[in-house]
Amino acid sequence: MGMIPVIDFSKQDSIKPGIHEWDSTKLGVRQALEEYGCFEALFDPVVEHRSPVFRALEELFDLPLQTKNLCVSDKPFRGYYASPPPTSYESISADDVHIAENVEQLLTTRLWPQGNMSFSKTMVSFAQLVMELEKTIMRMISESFGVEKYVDELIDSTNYQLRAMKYEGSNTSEPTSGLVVHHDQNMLTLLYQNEVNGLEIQNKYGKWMSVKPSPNSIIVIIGESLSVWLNGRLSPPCHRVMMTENKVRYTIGVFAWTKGGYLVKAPKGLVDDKIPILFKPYDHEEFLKIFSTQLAQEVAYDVKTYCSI
Ligand SMILES: O=C(O)CCC(=O)C(=O)O
Ligand SMILES: [Fe+2]
Repeated sequence: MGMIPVIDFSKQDSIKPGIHEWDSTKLGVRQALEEYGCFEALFDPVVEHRSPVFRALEELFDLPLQTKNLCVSDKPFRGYYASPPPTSYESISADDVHIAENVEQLLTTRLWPQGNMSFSKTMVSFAQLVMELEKTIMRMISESFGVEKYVDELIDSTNYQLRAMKYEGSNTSEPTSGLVVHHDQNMLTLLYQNEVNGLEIQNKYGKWMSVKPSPNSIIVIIGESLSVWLNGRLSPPCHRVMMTENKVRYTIGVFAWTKGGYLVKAPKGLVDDKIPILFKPYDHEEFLKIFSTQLAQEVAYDVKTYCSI
């Protein structure tokens, strides 16, 4: 089984534009995304968040079901979600976490009416760190395609969703499904997990690769929306979660996508006579509304179906 590329973001120099290390890291990002649509980012600053974050996730999912249900939302991928058996996947998410109060309002005060400062602080500081990494990676991607002029506007229009996930361990000798095969529809997904592995990513030859991240690494996966923004360059990889150990797996992810009202469309530099525009400009929030109704009917649906010309 192959491994996804590992790229070091820990050295300060590699994350400052214009410096030699920036350029070589950028090249690594471009190559990894062309070949795999994902990579493992070594990012040492995340280590000090590790034990508080996973303790907070335990505390979160250990709340009684009726409390977690207070976060159920009619919108897709918002609030509390629990998959129907036999898979046992639960997730709780909060949107727009670049505004710290949203974590408090959307999660903490609903779940702990008397407040839970340490939970909010842990989530907010983790999210801030990962959002910075996300912006760095988006800058590198846009530079490598020569469209960095447009990246600030894109970043300013980004909704950062923080999503906590819990997968029950497998209690048979057979691997059990934690999350079915899918590819992400958003721009970029950044995942941080506890010591229980399970994520598998398919390479372009159809082979499944088990991801075994180290404690200082974040898995970065591209989604359909980024592919549309790049006028079809880069393809999001299929991935799934398979549980093999009888241990609980926790993942915390930052999911970036553009806000309602913002039209995702390829910048001029990526459209020419050879590669005409492949997609209609689209609003990701509008897409999500349709996506959720299709999902409810178990229809496979994606951004490209929604906006292809
Ligand atoms: O938990 C994981 O490692 C994968 C999560 C995932 O693929 C998703 O939420 O889209
Ligand atoms: Fe995913």
